[in-house]
Amino acid sequence: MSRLDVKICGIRTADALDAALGAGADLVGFVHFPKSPRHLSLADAPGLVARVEGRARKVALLVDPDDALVADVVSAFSPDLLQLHGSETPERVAAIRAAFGLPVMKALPVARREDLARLPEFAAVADMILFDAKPDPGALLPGGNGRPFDWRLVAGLDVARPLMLSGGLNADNVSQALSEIRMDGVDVSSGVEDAPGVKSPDKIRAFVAAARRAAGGFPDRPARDETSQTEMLRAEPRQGEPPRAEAAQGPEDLSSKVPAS
Ligand SMILES: O=C(O)c1ccccc1NCC(=O)[C@H](O)[C@H](O)COP(=O)(O)O
Repeated sequence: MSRLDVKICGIRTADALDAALGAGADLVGFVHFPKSPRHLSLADAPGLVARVEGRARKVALLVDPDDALVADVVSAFSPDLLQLHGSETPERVAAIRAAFGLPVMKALPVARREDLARLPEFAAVADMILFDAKPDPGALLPGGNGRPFDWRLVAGLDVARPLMLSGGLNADNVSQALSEIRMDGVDVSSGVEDAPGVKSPDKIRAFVAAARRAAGGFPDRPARDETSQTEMLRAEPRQGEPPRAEAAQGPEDLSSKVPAS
């Protein structure tokens, strides 16, 4: 049994990061997507992520990145985990994972049961699955919209990967969500903000505390000091993949990448 992972996403200031780390968040997410109010540039990332100092796992969030962008972000953000939040195919998820040697969390947008049709394909290649509300057609952002979906759609899934819930969570509803469905982690962005992109340290603390309280309320669920699912994630080569040393020389030579802007 593992304990609940709590992820605070869309961090771009030292205050917000310190609040998340101080509250005991397991994962801290950094968005690199210029259309987002939470965009963290390649230039600003190294100074901010250095504050993490091993106190949480760093997640770099990208939307349909090409290899050059992944390489730049890996270099600037030193992530422990890549979150792919666009319309990446299972093949693309596998290729990024193999080329960069990092675990990948694939976000799946959910509005109806049919949206889970490709879950087995994604679960076969990703290290973790994140369920998020499906945005309206034409929405500016594919995630981070603060809207919930019907959590019951992702209840009782038989998936051999850690699962994380997101979409409109906040300190007031996370307990309800966790009482209805079983998840390995919860992820929040808008629900700990005062305005889009403006994190509230108080709301961050309240969310982490509420999630921990909720998780502790289930006798068959994890205690605070147990290992979490994501702590154990390693991007081990899978069957049919080339050994990592060969893979890293694939699309890009990562060692030559320097953050630009
Ligand atoms: O946060 C963004 O601006 C963003 C932009 C592009 C893709 C994904 C984005 N955010 C994803 C998240 O913050 C979370 O993983 C998740 O969607 C929860 O968001 P929220 O409903 O705002 O809590």
